[in-house]
Amino acid sequence: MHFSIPSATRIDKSLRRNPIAAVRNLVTRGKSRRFKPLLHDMSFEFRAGDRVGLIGQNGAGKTTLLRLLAGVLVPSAGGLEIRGVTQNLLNVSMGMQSDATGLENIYLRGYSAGLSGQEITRRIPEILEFSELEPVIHDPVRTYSSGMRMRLAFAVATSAKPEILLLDEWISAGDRFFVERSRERLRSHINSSEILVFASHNPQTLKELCSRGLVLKNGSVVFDGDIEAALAFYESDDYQAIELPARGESRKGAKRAR
Ligand SMILES: Nc1ncnc2c1ncn2[C@@H]1O[C@H](COP(=O)(O)OP(=O)(O)OP(=O)(O)O)[C@@H](O)[C@H]1O
Repeated sequence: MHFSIPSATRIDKSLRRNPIAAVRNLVTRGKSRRFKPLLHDMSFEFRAGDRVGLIGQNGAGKTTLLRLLAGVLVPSAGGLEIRGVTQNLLNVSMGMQSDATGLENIYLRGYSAGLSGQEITRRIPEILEFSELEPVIHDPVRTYSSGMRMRLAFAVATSAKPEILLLDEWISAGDRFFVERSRERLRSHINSSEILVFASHNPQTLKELCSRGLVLKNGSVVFDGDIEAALAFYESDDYQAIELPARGESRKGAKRAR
């Protein structure tokens, strides 16, 4: 691979005004960037009661699919129809307003989830009780530790019953205190959801939470079925043997199993 940028570059006004655009222009020298599709040939339907695990090696497309279902990304081709409200626990503490207080953030999050002011007010005692943040709830969130922010965001996110719940691996991350305190709450939140879509590398958690597995490779679904069968397929040589072109190459002649 050959890579070079002009050696004597002037730091000009555009670099100061819009550094990303300026550097991008420098690197690509005005050529437009090539866009590569990340997901291909996907067709599936999730129904009420489905507990779906997304399985696949690093870079298979699990998070991208979750982000698509969450509406963070939109498909560039094909269609996606979602009947119901999705709740996305992909990155709960993202989007917290640092200069607003904890209480203001509870309202901000509640409103953006479509709750009324009354509904949010009704949930506040329970959110404060779980998060143990009552003494600091009128302080700006920028004064909170990352653990306190996480507790607040998690308490708010799990305070309303979800219809379609989207979860990523992070649920098994976090400090011990948080994991222990949050486990039971998350379990009951998951159980109360109508549809669960959960991306994970942990077979044990996948078996515990899911009944159906979608196995992904290079942005395609290569298996859709019972969770035990999906995990067995993922761990078998058959998964390794599936030949799919790398993203952006022609998909003609791709071998797959289903
Ligand atoms: N915004 C983006 N722009 C370009 N490429 C992206 C973008 N987001 C993800 N990708 C690429 O898409 C592919 C799938 O990424 P994704 O994060 O969905 O994989 P994953 O299955 O969740 O992997 P992991 O198990 O490592 O989390 C990767 O090759 C990644 O580099």
